[in-house]
Amino acid sequence: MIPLYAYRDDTCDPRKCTVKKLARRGLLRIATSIAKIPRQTLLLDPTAEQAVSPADQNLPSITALDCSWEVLDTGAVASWRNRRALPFLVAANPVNFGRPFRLTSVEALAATLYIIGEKEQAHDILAPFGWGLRFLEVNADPLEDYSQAKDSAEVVALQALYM
Ligand SMILES: C[S@@+](CC[C@H](N)C(=O)[O-])C[C@H]1O[C@@H](n2cnc3c(N)ncnc32)[C@H](O)[C@@H]1O
Repeated sequence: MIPLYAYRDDTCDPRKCTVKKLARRGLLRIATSIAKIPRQTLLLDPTAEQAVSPADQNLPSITALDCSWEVLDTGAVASWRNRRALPFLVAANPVNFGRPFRLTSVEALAATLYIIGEKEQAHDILAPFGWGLRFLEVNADPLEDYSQAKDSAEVVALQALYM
């Protein structure tokens, strides 16, 4: 099991917050400040240049930046070494269903787990959400392709097949 973290700044609706639900079930730890996030973590940042790929499988943990999309500001982590963006995948959550790239924190964490080969853990964190496993169904083909790639460049090349 890969340790999961989320930096949470309380800007998104707590009733719809996916990481709070994961934390309540002991599946993730919440950090209330950036300083509390382990520095070597794979940090999920949609503005990163490098894509998540199987080459990331030895990173010690995965962290989502759980805040409202309207206030997402990655300036404080811009110098972090292991920032990664996810390749083309579509959301299955009710707020952004069918929208590419704009995933909830649990979808982003599950996609990362799947791509680095932790498929069972990806399933386990999505299972508590009514719509969760649908994410793996609607993205089955790209997720499988990305999980077979060698590195970030190959993942980026593969996503062109789906865009
Ligand atoms: C902006 S927050 C929104 C959280 C949402 N309110 C929830 O409850 O899940 C979503 C976070 O998931 C991760 N994420 C989502 N889509 C991503 C993508 N395309 N690439 C990298 N990370 C992504 C990022 O850490 C991002 O900050």
